[in-house]
Amino acid sequence: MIEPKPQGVMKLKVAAGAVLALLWYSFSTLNLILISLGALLAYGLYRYYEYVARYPKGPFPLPFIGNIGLVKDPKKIHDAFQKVGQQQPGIYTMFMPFPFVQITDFDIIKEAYIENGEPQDKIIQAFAFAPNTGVINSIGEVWREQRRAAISILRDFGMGKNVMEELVRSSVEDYLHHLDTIEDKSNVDMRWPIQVMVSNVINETLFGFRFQYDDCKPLMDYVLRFNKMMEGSMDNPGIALGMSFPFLCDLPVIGWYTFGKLKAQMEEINQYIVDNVGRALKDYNVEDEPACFVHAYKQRMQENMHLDDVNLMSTCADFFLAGQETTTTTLRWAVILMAKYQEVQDKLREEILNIVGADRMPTMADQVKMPYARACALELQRWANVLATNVQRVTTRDVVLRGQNIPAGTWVNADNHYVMANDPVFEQPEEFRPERYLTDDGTNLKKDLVERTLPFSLGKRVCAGESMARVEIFLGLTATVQRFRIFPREGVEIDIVPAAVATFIQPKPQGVRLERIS
Ligand code: HEM
Repeated sequence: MIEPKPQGVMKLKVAAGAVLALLWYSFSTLNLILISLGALLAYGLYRYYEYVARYPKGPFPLPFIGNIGLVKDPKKIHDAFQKVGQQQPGIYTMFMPFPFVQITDFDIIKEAYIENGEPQDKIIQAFAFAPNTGVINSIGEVWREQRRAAISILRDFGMGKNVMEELVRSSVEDYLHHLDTIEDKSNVDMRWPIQVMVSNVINETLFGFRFQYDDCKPLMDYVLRFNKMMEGSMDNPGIALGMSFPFLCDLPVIGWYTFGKLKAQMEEINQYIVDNVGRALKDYNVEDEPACFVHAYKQRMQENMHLDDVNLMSTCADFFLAGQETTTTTLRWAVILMAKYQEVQDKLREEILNIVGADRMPTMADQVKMPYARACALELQRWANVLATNVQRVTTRDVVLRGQNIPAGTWVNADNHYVMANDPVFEQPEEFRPERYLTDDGTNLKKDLVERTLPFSLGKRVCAGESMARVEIFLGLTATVQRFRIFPREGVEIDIVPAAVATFIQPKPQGVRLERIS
């Protein structure tokens, strides 16, 4: 006989069963969710590393952040590239988190930039007045036409010829005169004298006037604002995000932090260009003989449909910016290095006095008889290596380089900075030693070293102001050393460790003691 179970026990069993069923159900749902998430994650990781494998091999990236963890200080990004470059010789990808291919071997750079010769895009549009205008930030036909017109106008104004040299010489003379007027030469900050000397050359070329040393506030404002903006942008992770995910730049609010703020700051800085183009055109009639770049460009607009007002602004902005900060920083390093290495300074002065004498300023024609001065200029540009990274380019199509695929649309950096600091032809590269460039008899330059000294980059988009910059550096350096002995300040050592300032590797602010050579 089956005993009927007491009612309470029955209920308890039913309840326990229900709880168990619920637990089992929840457990399996949780499991299902976890398993699904796991599978999704595994699939995501698989897809991410499949994507990573499409690029040249580099340091192992993590999803979302890529290799950003390797960049300890965004203002010294070249230090991160230096470390990684030594472990990944030749060519590698850093994920920032977008893929950024670095080429660190001279022969591969040549192959990519000269032999393949692609006019790769550049895409830092915040610096242009409008997308795809000017020379530095434009691509395709616009770039070709703007670069061609700009270089042709500059040649008409003497770039690469004596006329341009005359302009530089006259600016150097003003600068030497200004140094003469400084009464207390025991602690001279050379930054502004050099900046005004260099800026005056490009300012006069573009806009037809130069600044007086005691009346150059607009120029100082431009320079200080630009440097502040660059420093700020290095501290702003939004910009890296915008570069990785360009669609973010078009979103409200977020777009401000990824792009809009930088663009607004650049617009404010470029008011200098708007003002000075306006000033140059104020009384200019296109029938008149052009007296500066702006006039000549305006005149050519008559017959060249590719030239227009917005490209005039962007091109002036590009040349003004590129034409002063790099050369100024290089010459600032020259003064610091001459003060630090007295034996180099003495040897350079000896050559100048032997070949040129003390009564006239050196000329570019003297260069052939001045191998040591040429070696000094080369070693200065190699050692100071003022651009932390090259101007980045973007591949316009899928490229295979030394068996490595680089998909279309990838950011590429020919790491000239790395080559000049690491290529085996430069023994003890950290030393500042102009003699390294000289053949054993001291009369000629070593070709392989000269070839690997790449401050102006190479290929179709090589620096458009190289010849102007070379004149400024040679004359600026030799004329200063001819006229003054440069010493550290009394009791103070020269500091050659660079300041951490974004794209341009600058010396720390410091004065030097000048002694006039009668
Ligand atoms: C020491 C001085 C200078 C250095 C180290 C320097 C370096 C460079 C570098 C590395 C590039 C990028 C090349 C590339 O994309 O591979 C460049 C581009 C450029 N530079 Fe210079 N530069 C200097 C002086 C000048 C001067 C004086 C001017 C103007 C008169 C100038 C105008 C330009 C322009 C317009 C471009 C863009 C070229 C293009 O994209 O087609 N630079 N420069």
